[in-house]
Amino acid sequence: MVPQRICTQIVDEHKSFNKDIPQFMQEVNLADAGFSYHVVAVLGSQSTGKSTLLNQLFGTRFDVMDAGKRQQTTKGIWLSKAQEAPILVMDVEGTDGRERGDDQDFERKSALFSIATSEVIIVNMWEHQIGLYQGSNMVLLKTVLEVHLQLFHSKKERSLLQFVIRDYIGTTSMVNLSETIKTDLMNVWSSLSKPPGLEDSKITDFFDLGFTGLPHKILCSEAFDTAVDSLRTRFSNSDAPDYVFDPSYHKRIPADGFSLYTREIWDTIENNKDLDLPTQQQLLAQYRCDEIIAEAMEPFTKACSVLKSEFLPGNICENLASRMRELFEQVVKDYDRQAKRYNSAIYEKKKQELLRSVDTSLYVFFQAQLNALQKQLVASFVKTAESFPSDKPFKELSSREIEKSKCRMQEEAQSLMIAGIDWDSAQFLLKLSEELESSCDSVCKQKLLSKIAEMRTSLQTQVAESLEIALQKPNLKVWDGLLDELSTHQKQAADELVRVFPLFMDSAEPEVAQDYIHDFHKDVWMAFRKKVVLEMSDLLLQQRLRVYFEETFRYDADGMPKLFKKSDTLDLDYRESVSKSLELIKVLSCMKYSDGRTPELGFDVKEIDSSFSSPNDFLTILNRKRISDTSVNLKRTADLIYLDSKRSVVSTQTRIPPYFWALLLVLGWNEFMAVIRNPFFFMLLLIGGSLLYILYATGMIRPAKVFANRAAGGLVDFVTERVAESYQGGGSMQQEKSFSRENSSEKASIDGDLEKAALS
Ligand SMILES: Nc1nc2c(ncn2[C@@H]2O[C@H](COP(=O)(O)OP(=O)(O)OP(=O)(O)O)[C@@H](O)[C@H]2O)c(=O)[nH]1
Repeated sequence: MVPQRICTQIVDEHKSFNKDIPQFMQEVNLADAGFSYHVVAVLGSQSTGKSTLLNQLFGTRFDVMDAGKRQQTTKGIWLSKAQEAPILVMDVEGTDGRERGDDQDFERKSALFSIATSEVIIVNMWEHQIGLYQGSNMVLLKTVLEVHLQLFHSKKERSLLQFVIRDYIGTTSMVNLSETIKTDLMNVWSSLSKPPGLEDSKITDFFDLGFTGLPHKILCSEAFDTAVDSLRTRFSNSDAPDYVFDPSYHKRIPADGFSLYTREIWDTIENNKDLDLPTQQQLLAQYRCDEIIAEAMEPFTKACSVLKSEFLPGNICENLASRMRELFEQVVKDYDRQAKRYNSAIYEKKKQELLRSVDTSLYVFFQAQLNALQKQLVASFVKTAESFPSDKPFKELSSREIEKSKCRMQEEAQSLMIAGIDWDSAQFLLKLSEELESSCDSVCKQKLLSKIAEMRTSLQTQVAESLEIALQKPNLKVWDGLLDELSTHQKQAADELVRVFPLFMDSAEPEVAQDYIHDFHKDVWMAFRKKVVLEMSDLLLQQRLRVYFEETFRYDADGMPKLFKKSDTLDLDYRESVSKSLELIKVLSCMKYSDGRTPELGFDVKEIDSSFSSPNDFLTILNRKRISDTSVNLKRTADLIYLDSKRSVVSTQTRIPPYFWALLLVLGWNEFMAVIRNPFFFMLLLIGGSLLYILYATGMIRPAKVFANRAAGGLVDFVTERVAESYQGGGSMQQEKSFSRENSSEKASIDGDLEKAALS
């Protein structure tokens, strides 16, 4: 199938630019041609066979005038592509057309447009027009040359003016004809008002000139065809010696920018602005480079979003380096492929802009990866550091681990680096280093503190145990042993700490070690005091004082229960026991040695609580009020015990007299004998006797006796009370009253003594 040859009007007769040129470029497969295309335009008077020539020369399908009508066919500027070569061909509306009359505006503008955009300008003319100022298009050429000077005087762009002489008969040689045209051109050139600095310039500084004659198309059609074929090779065969497209003619506009470039040129012409092609080219380059960046960034941004969605915060992306590099290379490749054809300064400048955008987008991943790695490394370091053996130097082991982590971070940062982007990994390394150092200090401190806490707990447990034991059976020297034990343990712990410190801290930190020892002493003392206060709660203190009082009052030095036979002994023991118990309260009230020395605390008690004004305050457990209250309570307890003991003495003294037993024997002889003789009663007697013997043999006779006495005493009291109640008086009551009176007077004198002792 013969490919369709497309033809479009790039500028219409109303001077409007066609917006569909990009589509046209796509359709003729030139959009991606880069610089590999050429532009040719044809200028000349109306109906001089321009379209006919172009169609035959390039295989285009421009409209050709109907031979019978002789009226304008081409209106505006038409664009087509050569059939067999990447050549854009522009068929320009003929000059001197009667349709436009004296309006030369479009003629000038189309000439400006052609020269600004084309590498080769075909100037079509009849042979017989040569030498005629008007007919040979010298007016038009003057315009072309003037504009050319205006446009390219600074850049010295070159173009080819290819003169095609139609209906060339051959009577005048081409050399003569070309000389005539050249002479005319020189004349026109010299008459031009040139820009400053170009006053002495020649037309050949800016244009190459070419001359070709074509025979009459209708009369000498074969010769015409041969000449056109020959001319075609000059346009299509780059190896031909007279190939028309010299590289210096190329306007360096990439094919994808052709539409925009030509539109800008036309807009500028149309608005009668001064043409400044270098600026236009730069503007085009900027515009196109921006477009290309936007096109290249679109897939890049999408790929970044995909990567971002896979990149969970805090996680490390395994193949991040390769993926980032891939994205980077692709976006740069996309940009370079199209943008490289444009102005190199603009291309480079815009590339830097692209790289900055890419840098910003990819840096987010770089940063996230290194931050995640930092967290992972710090967490891993902490875990490892926590498991360091306590008997090995912590700082030494941790330094090695820190170095390993830093190397890992450096490697990762290096692997993420992309050639062409300069990322600073030093800040991440610094941050990691700081985090590791801080974690190291924290773990080190934590391990040291846990070691100290372990030692303190062990010490406190031992001392607390000793304290409990000592206070269960307190004595007047109770603190001596406890304080000595505490001091010994403290000293041992301090020695152990001095041994342990070098494992956790630098030798250059002796003050810190001393601070730890100081705090250790302080904490142990605080815990000890707290425990003492707990053990000295009112309830426990009362119980312990009662036990102490009973121990001293009811038991002798060997720990045997006392049997009070006389009231005097009882009173004396009571006084002594109460006095000792009160003394014990005083001893317990303050943690001091029995010889009055106070223990060495080794710290300022105000560090613990500002309410402690002196070490003595700290060591004092019971204040004066509590001593007084405790003493009063103790006396009450002691009184009850005293009364109880006194009662047992009275009941012993008021036992049944011997004559009563003799009388009982005489009066109860018969009953006694009845018991002896009765086997049942006799067995009971035997059992009772055996029981007594066993008690005697096991040494339990005395406690049993005391127990029996108390039981009997209680029974007697009970019976006495009942009898007194029944008869409301009697001898026994008299005795009880006198006993109570006696006790009251004795107690009063003892209480007076004790109160004085308690408050002294
Ligand atoms: N004498 C002569 N006539 C020709 C030649 N080539 C074409 N013609 C005739 O000239 C007339 C105009 O041809 P076009 O190709 O339409 O001319 P044109 O310059 O494109 O015309 P416009 O586009 O209207 O300016 C047609 O009738 C052609 O047959 C030629 O070489 N010599």
